[in-house]
Amino acid sequence: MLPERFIEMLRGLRLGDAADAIAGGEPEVSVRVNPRKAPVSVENACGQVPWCREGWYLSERPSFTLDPQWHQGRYYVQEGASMFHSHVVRSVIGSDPCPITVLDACAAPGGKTTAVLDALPEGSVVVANEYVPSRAAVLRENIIKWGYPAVIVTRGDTGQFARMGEVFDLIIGDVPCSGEGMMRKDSEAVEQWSPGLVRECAARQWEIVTNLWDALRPGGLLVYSTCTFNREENELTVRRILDELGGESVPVPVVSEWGITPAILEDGTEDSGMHCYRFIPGRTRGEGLFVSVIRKSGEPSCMRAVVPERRSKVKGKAKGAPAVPAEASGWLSDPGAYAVYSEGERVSAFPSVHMPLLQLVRRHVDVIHEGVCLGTVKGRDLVPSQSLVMSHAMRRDAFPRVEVDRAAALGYLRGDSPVMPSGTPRGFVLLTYQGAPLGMVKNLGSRSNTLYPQPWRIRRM
Ligand SMILES: C[S@@+](CC[C@H](N)C(=O)[O-])C[C@H]1O[C@@H](n2cnc3c(N)ncnc32)[C@H](O)[C@@H]1O
Repeated sequence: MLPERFIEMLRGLRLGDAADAIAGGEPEVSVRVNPRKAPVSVENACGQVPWCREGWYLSERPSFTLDPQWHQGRYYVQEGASMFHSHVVRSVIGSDPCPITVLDACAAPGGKTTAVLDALPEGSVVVANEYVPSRAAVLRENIIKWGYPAVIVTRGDTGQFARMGEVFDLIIGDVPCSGEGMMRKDSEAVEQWSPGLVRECAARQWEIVTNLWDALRPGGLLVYSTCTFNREENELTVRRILDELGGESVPVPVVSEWGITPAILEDGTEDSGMHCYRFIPGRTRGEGLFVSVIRKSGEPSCMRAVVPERRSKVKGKAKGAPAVPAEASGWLSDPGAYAVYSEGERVSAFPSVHMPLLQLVRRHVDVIHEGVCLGTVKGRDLVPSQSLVMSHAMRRDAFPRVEVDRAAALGYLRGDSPVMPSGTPRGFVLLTYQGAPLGMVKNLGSRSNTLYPQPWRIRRM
């Protein structure tokens, strides 16, 4: 049962017809495939998500946990409306192949970040931030599995980004909201809803937006989004950005068959002065979503890599830093493009051209992952990490490979250490499933030791 005052609000927006769809009906299941990883065989695929070339609706929900492809980061489970961000980013960036610097400010669990990553020009760099620590850990895992090396994952408050100055060409502000659009998926959203919650959320959103505005470069773009329907958290916030911060509303091309609803005025009529895109269940295939793109005034031609192109000396050769094991760079397909450095036992790689950005981010906010963790020094070994296995940056023939079937892959994902076929060299071996990297073992001959991270394992019932 939806709250009466909520239904009243929907009627005021002339969205009364959507109340039934919002209250009930089965949400659709959909996945977005990773275009940089091995092709996916998606079971039950029954049609493409119209606004996302990588998105597929499924006729029924399979057990994703029991599909090794999901653990390999070859697809992401995401509801259809949220995939609109990939279309938005592709549209507003246009055909300019110039790399850009992106902040996804409220990023966990990583749905929008991974969608946006696939829409960016080659060479772009993304900072994915999350405020809630437990959610930041999930974000880190999903980013590592997606495999794009030019990503920094941070745990912090948007105020910390404001203090960095005007650094980002594009900021995704998928802000915390009252979650009205998630009501049919999440009964808590119904229980927690009240007009007071809407006011509280709108106040917090304004604080986040003003912080993000300070971090946006002149001419840069803010993609503001919520998964709620009321105007306070949507049109009224965008109106304030335009009026008080001096932004310019940017149109996104859409197709009428998608069923997207434009900006709504207080009396329920359409607002033609603002470009807003509302996904309303029953009208559009997906859950509730509101998106609007706002440009900060200034010269848009400065949508260029933020970092001055000077040679960075940050390699791990800083005074007192441990030496980098010789084999580390050899595990990368293009070692010349990376700074490779040691911090304690950890050996990492990050695109050299973006090292000054990493340094700047580190001065302001807690970095919990960057680039590729190549491995950890243990005794005489550099033990390759799962971050390397998942990364597009790993050299294809860096390790001997052993292909496993689905049963063995699931056993490995549960923590088993498979016995290697005879003739497999001793030492580190990469297990593959359907030809794509799954994880590492250390082959000792008569047995092997799994290197699959404990927290990522499928729990045994
Ligand atoms: C709508 S969710 C983000 C969903 C994510 N963009 C995705 O597509 O997977 C909003 C996120 O903002 C985080 N958050 C909460 N308070 C915040 C704050 N004060 N500043 C920034 N983010 C906050 C929440 O923990 C939540 O993960």
